[in-house]
Amino acid sequence: MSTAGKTITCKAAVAWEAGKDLSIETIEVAPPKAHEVRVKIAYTGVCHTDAFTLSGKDAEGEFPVIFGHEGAGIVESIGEGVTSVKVGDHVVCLYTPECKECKFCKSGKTNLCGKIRATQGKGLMPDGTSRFTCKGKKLLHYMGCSTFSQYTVLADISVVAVDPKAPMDRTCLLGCGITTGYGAATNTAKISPGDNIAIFGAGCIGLSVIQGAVERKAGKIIVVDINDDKKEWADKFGATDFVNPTKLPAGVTIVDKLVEMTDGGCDFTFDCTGNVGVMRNALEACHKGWGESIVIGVAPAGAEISTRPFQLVTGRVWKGCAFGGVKGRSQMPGLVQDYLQGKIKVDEFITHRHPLEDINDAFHDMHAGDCIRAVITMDE
Ligand SMILES: NC(=O)C1=CN([C@@H]2O[C@H](COP(=O)(O)OP(=O)(O)OC[C@H]3O[C@@H](n4cnc5c(N)ncnc54)[C@H](OP(=O)(O)O)[C@@H]3O)[C@@H](O)[C@H]2O)C=CC1
Ligand SMILES: N[C@@H](CCC(=O)N[C@@H](CSC=O)C(=O)NCC(=O)O)C(=O)O
Ligand SMILES: [Zn+2]
Ligand SMILES: [Zn+2]
Repeated sequence: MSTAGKTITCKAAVAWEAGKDLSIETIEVAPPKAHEVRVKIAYTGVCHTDAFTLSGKDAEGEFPVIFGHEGAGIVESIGEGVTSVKVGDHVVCLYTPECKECKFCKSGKTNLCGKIRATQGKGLMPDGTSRFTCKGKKLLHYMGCSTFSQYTVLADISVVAVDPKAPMDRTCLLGCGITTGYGAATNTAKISPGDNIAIFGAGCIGLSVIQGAVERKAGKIIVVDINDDKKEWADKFGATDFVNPTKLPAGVTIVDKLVEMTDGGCDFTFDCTGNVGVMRNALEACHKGWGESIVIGVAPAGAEISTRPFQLVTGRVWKGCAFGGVKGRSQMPGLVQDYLQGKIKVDEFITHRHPLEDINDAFHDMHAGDCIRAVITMDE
């Protein structure tokens, strides 16, 4: 019996308020409107950014809401005017959409898209309304995806069809973390062979920066993390050196150490922690004259970065990166092929798996420090 055009009742992990565990609820998901797609989510990753917004530190964080933005599934139905995907397509959800028509998409200078960002940031669909209700209450969307629901509705510019031969418990992870790190190294930084780089934070993002740096034949790939247990992970992904900044000799800063290890400073550094003090160290560890520091980490509302202007006057560059600079609808199919051909690691990032009803364990795993990525099976 077709569900097209009808409201679907399903399970979802609902965040009723900041700082509290998610609650598995029965919700209603309305049919997609024009230029919208309803997707049956098969698997979703749990990203640190989900935890960041759940903590209440996200300036755009509103509740009650269905989180999740690292998901893959199958198109259940499409709204009027949708031509980019069809029912039955295997898709990856895109929290950075690609309309291909706005000033951003046409600029050739960014992967950011401006078409729906204003409503997306308010947790709403492009028409300013929500497709989710629970116990008579409206639930907000998250990052345009809300993949912690068995069915979700997205704008058609926020999904992309990919090869159905690629397992969805892997392609979901290309929806955020792995693509972000890999793209930061290969798109945003444009690492050249022999460049010396430093990566602060050996989580999912940092490890994926490593794989991009290895592909670009970087010279030294120095990983900086306060957790010694991450050295093994860093080595596995191809790091050449590991430094724990909390274990340096008295009077030696991480900047001193990195400048000494790289004959004057790094060609590129990457913040993959969201810590603004780390961001400053990452910039100041760059080589005078040309070093570039890429900010990837998400910092709490109100947090600011600072450095002496002299650091920039003498040639260092401070820039940021969203979703690895990747244009999702144009580039995701190719990234999935790269995965299928063994050019990009994905399987190696999966350390935990949980059914939807145990999704809170994934958040607890993340804070335990031994989790790179947890994958949630939505229909178990
Ligand atoms: N810009 C973008 O498009 C995206 C940004 N993000 C953001 O990127 C950041 C990383 O995400 P993710 O990899 O999933 O997060 P993780 O928490 O998995 O990784 C962060 C790593 O940094 C380490 N760390 C924490 N503090 C420090 C410090 N002071 N110095 C060195 N290492 C430190 C952590 O160690 P420990 O485990 O011991 O805490 C952990 O290993 C987050 O802020 C996330 O919100 C994520 C996806 C996309
Ligand atoms: N709402 C947050 C935004 C935090 C942020 O920078 N998000 C990243 C993606 S993080 C994915 O895990 C991003 O791509 N931002 C681009 C955008 O358009 O939001 C806040 O206000 O801090
Ligand atoms: Zn994410
Ligand atoms: Zn656009």
